[in-house]
Amino acid sequence: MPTLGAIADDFTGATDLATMLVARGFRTVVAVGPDALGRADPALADADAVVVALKSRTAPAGEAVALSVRSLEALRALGCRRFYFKYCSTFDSTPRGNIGPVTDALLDALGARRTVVVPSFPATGRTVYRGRLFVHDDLLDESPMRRHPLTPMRDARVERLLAPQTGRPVARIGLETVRDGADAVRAALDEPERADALTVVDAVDDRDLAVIAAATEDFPLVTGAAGLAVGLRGPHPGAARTAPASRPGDPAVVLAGSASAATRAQVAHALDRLPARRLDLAALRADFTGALADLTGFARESWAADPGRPPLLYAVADPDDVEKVTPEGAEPASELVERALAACARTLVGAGARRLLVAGGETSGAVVSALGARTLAVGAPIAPGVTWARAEVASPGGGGAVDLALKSGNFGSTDIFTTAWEQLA
Ligand SMILES: Nc1ncnc2c1ncn2[C@@H]1O[C@H](COP(=O)(O)OP(=O)(O)O)[C@@H](O)[C@H]1O
Ligand SMILES: O=C(O)[C@@H](O)C(=O)COP(=O)(O)O
Repeated sequence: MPTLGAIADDFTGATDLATMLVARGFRTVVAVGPDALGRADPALADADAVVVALKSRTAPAGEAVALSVRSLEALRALGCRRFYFKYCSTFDSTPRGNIGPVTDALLDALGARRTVVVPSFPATGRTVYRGRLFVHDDLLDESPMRRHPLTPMRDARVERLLAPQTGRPVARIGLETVRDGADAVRAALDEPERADALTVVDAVDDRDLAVIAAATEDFPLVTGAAGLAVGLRGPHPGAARTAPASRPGDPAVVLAGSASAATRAQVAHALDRLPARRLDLAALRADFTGALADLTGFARESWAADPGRPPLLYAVADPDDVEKVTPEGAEPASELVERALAACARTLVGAGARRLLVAGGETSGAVVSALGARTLAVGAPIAPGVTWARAEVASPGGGGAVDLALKSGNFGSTDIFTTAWEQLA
């Protein structure tokens, strides 16, 4: 029976946390939305941890809160007693939410008063020092996250980002206290000014995260990126990862809806190596079905020409490809691209695709939902925060078991679109 329940605000974040939990000895299942928890599923009953994947990061705050609280109740009904709210290591949010409103609501639902806020994930270059969030060498607001199409991050001070989003006080614990150990952090969290607060805690390496995890082991709720899970210990060290669903040579495709800097570098690298087609926003707006048929036809022809080179369907190669202003009366580009890539995934699975690498959190949410997957089983790791996962999916042409890699926009090496497949061999 699972005892640890996690709620992830996007799908790449859910597999990011799940791969970390497996590595820490938790048999872990990702559930696609709270409704996937309502069924008697032996995979869920046998798990030590369940991560609910939501597409709530950019939803209206009320919707994100309702989905998250519903997920909490479903996880409780499964037996979970400790909870982890997973958000982005770059704190992707707006002044209206959703990190603050969801954290407040989860605390209220649990009858708890305080928690920690820990976006640090050193394995992927995210660290927090003196309350400032760094992405590798850059402050968050000087990193490419400044120009994210949905959640542009224009400040690096986590307290200042969070304060307008929450009804609770926001406090901080500095690295000096963390370096004094778990008892010192516990004592700081017990001080009156942090008793009802959301406390941002500095962490620049995995030892700091282990100290924070130890100091909060009796908290009903912790919040952060996947890094905080470094300090957790599950009951099954060496927990098995699931075997691939596909075999080498099975049709594969890369669907990239992310505009993030790492994805753009990965697209640039792949353009010389893989058959590639960029989504044409004007064509999709003029004739969605026709434009879709062009894209999926291109993928099918690519499989026929060379099954060893997965086609790449991508949205953005250059920052200028990001549409700044939606033409009057038109569907916003972000929704259009998500809808198009989700539809491509459905059609291509029906045409035989068994390996899908999806770049982008929102994009992954759209694709996995369109494929009707209910749970994801963690498979072979690809890179920090990125893993293969196995899912049963449906499509009009026929479904079955597929391998999915949901890659956060900013994760993965430059060659990931050409090398990730090696982990399935
Ligand atoms: N040309 C474009 N103009 C505007 N938005 C776009 C464009 N191409 C893609 N997008 C949108 O940008 C968003 C990227 O978010 P996401 O998929 O979460 O990627 P990331 O993981 O990099 O944040 C998606 O909603 C996607 O549809
Ligand atoms: O914590 C992280 O950085 C990731 O797990 C994550 O949430 C990434 O989000 P996207 O970049 O939107 O995929």
